[in-house]
Amino acid sequence: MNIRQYLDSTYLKTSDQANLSEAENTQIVKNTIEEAIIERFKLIMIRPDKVSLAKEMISKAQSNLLIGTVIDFPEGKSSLEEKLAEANVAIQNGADDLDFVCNYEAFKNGEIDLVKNEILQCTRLGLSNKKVVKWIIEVAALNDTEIIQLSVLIKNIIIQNFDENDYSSVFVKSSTGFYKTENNLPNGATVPTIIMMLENASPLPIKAAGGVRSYDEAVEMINLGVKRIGTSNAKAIANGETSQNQY
Ligand SMILES: O=C[C@H](O)COP(=O)(O)O
Repeated sequence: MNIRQYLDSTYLKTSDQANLSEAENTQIVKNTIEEAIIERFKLIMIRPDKVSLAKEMISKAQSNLLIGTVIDFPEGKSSLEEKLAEANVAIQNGADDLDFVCNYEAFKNGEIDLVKNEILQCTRLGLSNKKVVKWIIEVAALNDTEIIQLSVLIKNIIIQNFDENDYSSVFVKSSTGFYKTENNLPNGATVPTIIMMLENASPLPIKAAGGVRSYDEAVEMINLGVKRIGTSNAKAIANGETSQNQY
């Protein structure tokens, strides 16, 4: 198995440190894009305002690195119109993958029609532009029943509204990597959570993200059956190392 094929390289935390000036911030993102090109990762996951920069660097380097970006990150609370507008700009700027944060608070509050509609409309926008779409469900904010229900909801929307050939382009993703639990418990890609997602979202693929820190954890996720891993520690993992949790 080639672990590099599974790795998204996500550096959202480093590019989001509030104490960095805008210039330093951009330089950090540049460094991580460059690293992802050199390391030949599958994809660099960056904030929407850095997509054009990544596009330029990737084309200059004649690299096959894909660009992913996050929409309505990290809380997923914006309106459908705002989500669509942000996604449209990312598409125009050259993003390949759109990782939408699902409005999981609305889901928890029983506003199911709102959630269904955003999943349907945003997925339609992504797929009609030949993009990969991912739905971040923020598992740490949900109990087990909610994780199962939301995975099933997303699966059913896709199965009922899109062609079978599109299923592999719509992922359910575990975490933003930004959610803070009160006691700092692991808040993303834990084994029990990923198993629940795999069992309930199939045939949609799963992206394990949030807290994947070591080569062994990444391999465990791959063996469970995930199709992507999102991590801000991609380089260390690809080199068989463990890195510190950044929370
Ligand atoms: O998908 C993106 C996440 O930021 C990955 O989380 P992480 O920083 O815990 O690896």
